[in-house]
Amino acid sequence: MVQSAVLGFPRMGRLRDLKKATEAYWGGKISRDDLLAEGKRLRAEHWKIQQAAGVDSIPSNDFAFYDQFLDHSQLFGVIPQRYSQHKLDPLDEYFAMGRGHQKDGVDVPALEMVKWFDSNYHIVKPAVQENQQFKLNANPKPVAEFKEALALGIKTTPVVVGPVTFLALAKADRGQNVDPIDLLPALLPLYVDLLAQLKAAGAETIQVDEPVLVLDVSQKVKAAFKPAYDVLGNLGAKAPKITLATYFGDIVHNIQVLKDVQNVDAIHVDLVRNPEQLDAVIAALGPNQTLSAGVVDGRNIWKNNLSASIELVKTAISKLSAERVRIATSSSLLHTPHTLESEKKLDPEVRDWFSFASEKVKEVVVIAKAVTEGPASVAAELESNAAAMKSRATSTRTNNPGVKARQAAVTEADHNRKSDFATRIALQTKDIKLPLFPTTTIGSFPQTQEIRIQRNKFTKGEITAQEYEKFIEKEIEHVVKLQEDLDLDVLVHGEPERNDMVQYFGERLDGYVFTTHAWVQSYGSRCVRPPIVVGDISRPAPMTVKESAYAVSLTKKPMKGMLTGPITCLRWSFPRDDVHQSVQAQQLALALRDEVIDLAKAGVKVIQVDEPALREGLPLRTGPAREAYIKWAVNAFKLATAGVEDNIQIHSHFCYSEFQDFFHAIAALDTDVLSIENSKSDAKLLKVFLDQSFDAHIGPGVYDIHSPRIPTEEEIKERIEQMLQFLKPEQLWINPDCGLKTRTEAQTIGQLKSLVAAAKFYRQKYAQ
Ligand SMILES: Nc1nc2c(c(=O)[nH]1)N[C@@H](CNc1ccc(C(=O)N[C@@H](CCC(=O)N[C@@H](CCC(=O)N[C@@H](CCC(=O)O)C(=O)O)C(=O)O)C(=O)O)cc1)CN2
Ligand code: MET
Ligand SMILES: [Zn+2]
Repeated sequence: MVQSAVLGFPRMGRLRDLKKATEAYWGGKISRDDLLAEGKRLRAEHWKIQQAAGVDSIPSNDFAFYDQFLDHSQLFGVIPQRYSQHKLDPLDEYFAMGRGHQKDGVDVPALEMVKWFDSNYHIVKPAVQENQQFKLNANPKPVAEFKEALALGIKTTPVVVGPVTFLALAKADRGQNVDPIDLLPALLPLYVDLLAQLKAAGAETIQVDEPVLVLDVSQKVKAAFKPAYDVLGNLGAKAPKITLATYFGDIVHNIQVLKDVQNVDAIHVDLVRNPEQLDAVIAALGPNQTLSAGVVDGRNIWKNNLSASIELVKTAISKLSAERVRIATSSSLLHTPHTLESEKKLDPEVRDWFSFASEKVKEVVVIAKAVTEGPASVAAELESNAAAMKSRATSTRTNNPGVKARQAAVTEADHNRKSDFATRIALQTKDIKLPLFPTTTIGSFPQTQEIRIQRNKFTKGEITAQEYEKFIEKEIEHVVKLQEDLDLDVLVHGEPERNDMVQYFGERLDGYVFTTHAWVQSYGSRCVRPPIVVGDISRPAPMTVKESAYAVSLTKKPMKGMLTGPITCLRWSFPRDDVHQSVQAQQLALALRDEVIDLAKAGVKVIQVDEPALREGLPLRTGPAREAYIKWAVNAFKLATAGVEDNIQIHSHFCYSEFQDFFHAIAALDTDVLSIENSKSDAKLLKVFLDQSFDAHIGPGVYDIHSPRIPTEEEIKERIEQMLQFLKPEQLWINPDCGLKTRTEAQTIGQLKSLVAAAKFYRQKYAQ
């Protein structure tokens, strides 16, 4: 029998149960034991879904209360002293590292959070010391969760992050000078111990995730695989069998590494992204190694094309034999929503095209059965799947001739502003009077419980559109007044009407459908509900003009309009897989171009078009694919923003700090002002702006908005001082890292007070 495997299951639960429990614990509403019990209940539920589907290899330790990397930091004792010194309960120490802690005299910021490859999930970066002492937790979580499943009669496959990936994605803690990968010899014995404990508990196989193999890793990281797996792959009867898992790309450029790890039992590869790697991977497998074929997409919601997957798997079987092939999801299903069953409002036509986590686990089993027992054994499943494929391919929903005609008419000139930056900024400065070191925020203000309740009532029809509109107007008035009181310079309307910066636009564009429960974890307890692109995209009516125009009417200060850029709309949606992403991006760009023009007509002189996902879309490896992406992605942004006169100030925002290898793309956007996340990174990174004589204005974030912690004025001044080493004073804006929607109002006021005071201090200093 060909085996089936799932690499990981979403943790949040059907109704985001984990989010609710975690936030209740943080808010002091439930106890630690309540939270632990809820985690246990969810794990059991998720194992049982997979068991009922007939999955052979069901993952454990894929659960985490905040993040799986943070789990591993705690598992190995990678806990900087600023956290450990307080002797908090381990669960609180864990959350302190994830989100900061400011309570009972303890005041410690969070660790840095970074994007997980090219997804919208974030990991907490391990921070190691020069003299790092690793120590395996006394009750290792992977062992505890394996035993927990076993007690339910389910023998799972524990999932752990591999030692090379863990260290390759770690960083030296601030002030420390160490290359984490050099610590491998010290870390390896902990893995040996962990594997032995798993074996003793009864684990037969484990999944060791080494996804860095899809990246262009340094020679040193590459060379770390052999010594690591010479140890872990040769423990014989003392350890479970290892499946080394890679995903989100191909590993052909690291094929030598594959040859170096022929002592592990199985290799998992992502055949959804890179089916073409199959031959090279098969050729590099050792004579007894199994191929785990990732054919069910862990990153999207489209139904699997079963007959295509079966063909691909048959090719592998013909070369390796059925015993040496396993059918699997391409990656963990963490990036997909829990179940399609919760979607009661979807049009049945499109509903039939989708598959979420609970449905994907069944697809894996059907494919395994089809190649073991023959297609007749799953005839009904194959037939309905073929019908769904056909329905989607021939649906009239996917094709809009008007959109296609407009795309065909786009010219090169449509992508460019009328004049260069110097000319524009001179005009803008005359129009929009601003002090030195202007202060602003990134757009959203706290999304309070009250806002969510009113929106929910409106969605359910319990209040009228008019009542909801009035409520939103009151919210806008409130945040405008708040910003005037704080004496900020460029104001925002606060985005109270938006459930999310992408979903909101998806709901207002033709070509999209959206869901009621299809939540996906983004970081910690935070989830997003990506809208789904099913057809050609167009804008039936203005999307943001009413709220922005209202905000303009409330104040004499400049008011920023706020839009989400084409690439971010695309990447944080579930995109179509039947049309190239560049085509979808251009359709979004044209819709947004009309919106930018309409905002300017309504008297909005500063317009911010957020592109936080621009960097994330960059192909993971250097090469021609990267350059091609940058070209179409930059063009989409320019097409969206270049339709207005020179006096309109275009801002953009990026909340990531890895812009070294991406600088030319950011510069090519030709924005007037850009804000970037920076507060948790080394200010030295800003040097690239100096080196490349970047003239446009720039606001590197001065504090971390993910944390409830309130920075002092002094801290922010220090940050500004560092920034001024790399940026010209007349170029520098003062703003937070990102929007404030996840904070409370009290935190926001405290944080912005420090920010404004620090900016005023420098304004005065430079006026002398
Ligand atoms: N799409 C996206 N990706 C992103 C970001 C982003 O802002 N958007 N930011 C970066 C960091 N990620 C973040 C992701 C999510 C949130 C966030 O706050 N999410 C909210 C959900 C936002 C939302 O869509 N809310 C809806 C639904 C609210 C809700 O909970 N509704 C209840 C019913 C109402 C009730 O009784 O409370 C339900 O559906 O069960 C709304 O406001 O209308 C959350 O997890 O709490 C913040 C940052 C990177 N990626
Ligand atoms: N304008 C958006 C906000 O302030 C930008 C967020 S970027 C993730 O929330
Ligand atoms: Zn942001």
